[in-house]
Amino acid sequence: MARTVLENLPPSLDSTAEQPPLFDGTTRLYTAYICPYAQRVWITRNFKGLQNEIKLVPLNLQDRPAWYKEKVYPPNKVPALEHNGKIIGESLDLVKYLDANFEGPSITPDDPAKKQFADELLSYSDTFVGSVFSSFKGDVANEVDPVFDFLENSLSRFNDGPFFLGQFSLVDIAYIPFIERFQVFLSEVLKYDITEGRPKLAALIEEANKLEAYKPTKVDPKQTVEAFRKRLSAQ
Ligand SMILES: N[C@@H](CCC(=O)N[C@@H](CS)C(=O)NCC(=O)O)C(=O)O
Repeated sequence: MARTVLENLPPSLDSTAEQPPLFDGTTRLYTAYICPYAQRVWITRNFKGLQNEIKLVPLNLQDRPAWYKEKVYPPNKVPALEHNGKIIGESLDLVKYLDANFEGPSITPDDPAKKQFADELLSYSDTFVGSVFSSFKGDVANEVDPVFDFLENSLSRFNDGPFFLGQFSLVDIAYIPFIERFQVFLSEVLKYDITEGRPKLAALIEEANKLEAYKPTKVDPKQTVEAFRKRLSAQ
């Protein structure tokens, strides 16, 4: 079992904030509490019990400190990890990096069949996210039904637990931040219940909600609705 560590979350840094020291030996996760990509790495850190080893540096994405782009991570996105004198980005790479380079329970399957399915699901994750976002403006049910049916079918592949590969893994970490947000927005705003007729997806969400590693990373549903409404009106 992963260690449970209750931590006080630091406040988000805005453009007035001083830059924390760079490359002083501290491992830092530059993040944003609202960002689903950064949330993947945050869940991984928590699940592996690395709360004391990896310091969170949350940024206010609306009013980002200039030093972030200039000195830390020129792509100016979160997440980014400062580790061993380097800055590394891209959430899925970071999830794998933490698993390979830090202690704590593994999130990578050993079974070759599971490994292969993990690769397939990880490469599908951007398509999943893109398809659901693009449905917001169209005929939602028609467009998202096949996407969530695909997840439901994928959840039937391994039956040794409620997660995508049976046991909790990096695949759940890749999907859960997005499932969380899509469930809220689709149900509250577009009146579409992603779990209706999909018992395995409902069970996945229920089990994920019990995980101590995930609980503190969940975003306020109101923030999701607001962020997605903005995104929709900007399209
Ligand atoms: N492919 C990247 C996507 C990261 C990403 O898009 N992060 C957003 C916040 S959720 C961001 O930093 N956006 C700021 C920007 O694009 O300027 C990953 O997986 O890490």
